[in-house]
Amino acid sequence: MEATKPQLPLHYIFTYSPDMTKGAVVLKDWMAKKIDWLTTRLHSNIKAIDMYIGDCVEPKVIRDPVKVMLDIISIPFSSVAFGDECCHYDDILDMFRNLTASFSKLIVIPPLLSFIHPWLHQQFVTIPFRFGWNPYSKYRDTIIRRIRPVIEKRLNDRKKLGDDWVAPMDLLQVFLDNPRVTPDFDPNNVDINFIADSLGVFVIASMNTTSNRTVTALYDLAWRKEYVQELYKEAQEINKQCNCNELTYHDFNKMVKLDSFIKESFRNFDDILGLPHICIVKSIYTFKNGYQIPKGRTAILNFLDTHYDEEIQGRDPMKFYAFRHLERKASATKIERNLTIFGNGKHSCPGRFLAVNQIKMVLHHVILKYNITTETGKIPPKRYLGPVLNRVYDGLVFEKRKDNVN
Ligand code: HEM
Repeated sequence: MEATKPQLPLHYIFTYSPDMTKGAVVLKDWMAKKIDWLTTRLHSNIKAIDMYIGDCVEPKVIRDPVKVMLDIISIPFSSVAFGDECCHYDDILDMFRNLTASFSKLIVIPPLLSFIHPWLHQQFVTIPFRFGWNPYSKYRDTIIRRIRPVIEKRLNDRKKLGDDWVAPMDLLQVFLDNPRVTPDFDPNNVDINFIADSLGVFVIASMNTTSNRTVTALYDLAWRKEYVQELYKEAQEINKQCNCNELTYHDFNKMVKLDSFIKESFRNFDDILGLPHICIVKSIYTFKNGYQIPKGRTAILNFLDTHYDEEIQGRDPMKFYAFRHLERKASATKIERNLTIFGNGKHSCPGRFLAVNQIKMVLHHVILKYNITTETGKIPPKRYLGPVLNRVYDGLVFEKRKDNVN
């Protein structure tokens, strides 16, 4: 997070939750323990897919799939964070859909001043904040307005019912009873700004990352027809085994072919450069090949180097081969050095299990229900804006499968 400060000064945005690393550690613990429950929350996706994609008896073209995916994902993710009491409010869902985009102007400012010193770029980017601009302020107000009565009710119920009170499992509750997050928690004086900003960080970290990756995987599904039948068979088998009941965490683990397909989609569609990290050793870090990085310098990974290296990725690294990760027994959530989509080390992404299950949930449902193609029917060449891979500008076409009975 420290290394992204010059480009995205989150400490100016979430001013009441300056130590985001501490929140991330707690999130990691919580996600690992509650992954079963988190997965059950993803079932609201099915309703959301029916609502936003529809029956598609006639082919339906979706020209802005990222927007549709933000609509779909906002429903389960707001339920995970805000609980049942306030996850359905339109203003909360609106925040889930739009918060990240409200900062995107900052990210696209080319860091030219960083060539002199990163500090200079940060000074430049933060000028509007120092004059009082913060697009998060209105969302913070919304969150506070919605969670204040919920927190009051939960604290009252806990006081009244004592041990008989069953605490909700959502992230909001973590901020009310986890001493690692709020060591000085005082029920009579709840730091609601801190809770609101911490929930805002969750929204920023989870929404656009997951929806962009889901959409990329959907394009891959539309482009790589040769894998659809095999994925369809796996999806049908899993549905049969669970008698069409709600899918559990274990059912998601059985989607091994889909898992590998998703991981290949991650590998195949990435920026050239990313994952900036600051060198924090005492003086100089020396690589095996003799290259050196001085303390304090930001290093950025070259993804092309690792994603398309035959020695690391196996045969035909330039080719999309959906089951290469299944053969290596490397699941999509596995942290490994040859594919750093979720980072590496102690700050690797704590939300990856939720994100991958979310992507699986959408693809599983889409594979069973629709035939999916693109408007042009062609795989477009990759285009980059600087080191950033451009989004795909082609409509996704959904059509109900003839053999789908639902
Ligand atoms: C496909 C979706 C996602 C991608 C590609 C992604 C990617 C990443 C990456 C690359 C990092 C930095 C890791 C590092 O510095 O080594 C990260 C950190 C983080 N992610 Fe994700 N993420 C995704 C979804 C999520 C979700 C759903 C959540 C929340 C539930 C989440 C929460 C976080 C948090 C809190 C951190 C900071 C961790 C720390 O600093 O210790 N992410 N993510």
